[in-house]
Amino acid sequence: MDRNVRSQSVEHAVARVRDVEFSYGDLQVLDEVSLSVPAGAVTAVIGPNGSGKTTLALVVAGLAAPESGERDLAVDGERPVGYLPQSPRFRPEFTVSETLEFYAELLSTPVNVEAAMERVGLAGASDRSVAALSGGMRQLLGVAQALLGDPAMIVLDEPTSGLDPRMTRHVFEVVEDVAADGTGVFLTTHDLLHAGESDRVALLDSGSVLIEQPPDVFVANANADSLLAAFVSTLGEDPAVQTGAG
Ligand SMILES: Nc1ncnc2c1ncn2[C@@H]1O[C@H](COP(=O)(O)OP(=O)(O)OP(=O)(O)O)[C@@H](O)[C@H]1O
Repeated sequence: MDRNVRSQSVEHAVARVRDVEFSYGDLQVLDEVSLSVPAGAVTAVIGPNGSGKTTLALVVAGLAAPESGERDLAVDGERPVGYLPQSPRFRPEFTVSETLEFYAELLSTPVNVEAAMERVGLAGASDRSVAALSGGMRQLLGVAQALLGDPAMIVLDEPTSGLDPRMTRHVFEVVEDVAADGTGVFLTTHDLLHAGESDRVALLDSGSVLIEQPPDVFVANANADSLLAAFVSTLGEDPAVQTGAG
C-alpha cells in the first residue's frame, strides 16, 4: 500500500487509552497516559528502561486493567488482538506448526497457520522443534503467533530484542507489511533506528507520554538530526533506570 493510502487509514483508531493510571502495589508506573493506536500504521513506544512501556503494552492489549482511565477497543466483531510478550515461552518439544496450531485452537475465529508462517518467513521451518530454533526464529514464531486469526491490532513487546540487524530489519518489514493491510501495530522497542522509520512514536518517560507524533516531526521539533539525538536531548544524558511515575 502506498504512503498516501496509508496515511488516510491512520485517522481510524483501533484502540485508545485515556487518562490511564496504573500501579504495581505502591509503585505508580503509568500517570495520566492517553494515546491511540491508528489502524494501518506502526506506533513505536520508546523510552528508558523502567519507564512503563511493557505495562502500557499490557494495558493497550487489554491484559492489564488500569486503576483509572479508560481503554477502548474499536474493532469489528470477532477479530482478535494479537500479543507478543517480551519473553515468549513456547513448549520446546512442539514444532513450529504445532505451536501455532495450539494457539489457533484458543481463538474463536478461523485461523490459517500456514499463512502466518509464510508471513514471517518461517514456512521452511514448520517441522522444526522450538528447542531447535535460534533466538531470532523463536521471535519470528512469537510474531506469527500474534498474527493468528487476522487481528485488528497487534501489540508486540520488544519484538526485536536480541536479534541481529538483518533479522531486526526483517521483523520491522513484516510489521510494516501487516500495517499496510490495515492492522494497527503497537510495539515497544529500544531500536531507535527502526522506531524512526515507523509511522508514529510515543515517548514514555517515568510513566508519562511526552510526545506522540510521527518521528520526523519529533526530530524536527527537537532540532535534532536523528531519533537518537532527539531522545537524548529530550531526556538528557543520564542513563538511570526508571522506577515508576513522577
Ligand atoms: N510485576 C511487577 N511488579 C512490580 N513492579 C513491576 C512489575 N512489572 C514492572 N514493574 C516495575 O514497573 C516499572 C515499569 O516497568 P515496565 O516493565 O513497564 O518498564 P519498561 O519501560 O517496559 O522497561 P524495560 O525497557 O526495561 O523493559 C519499573 O519500575 C518496574 O520495575
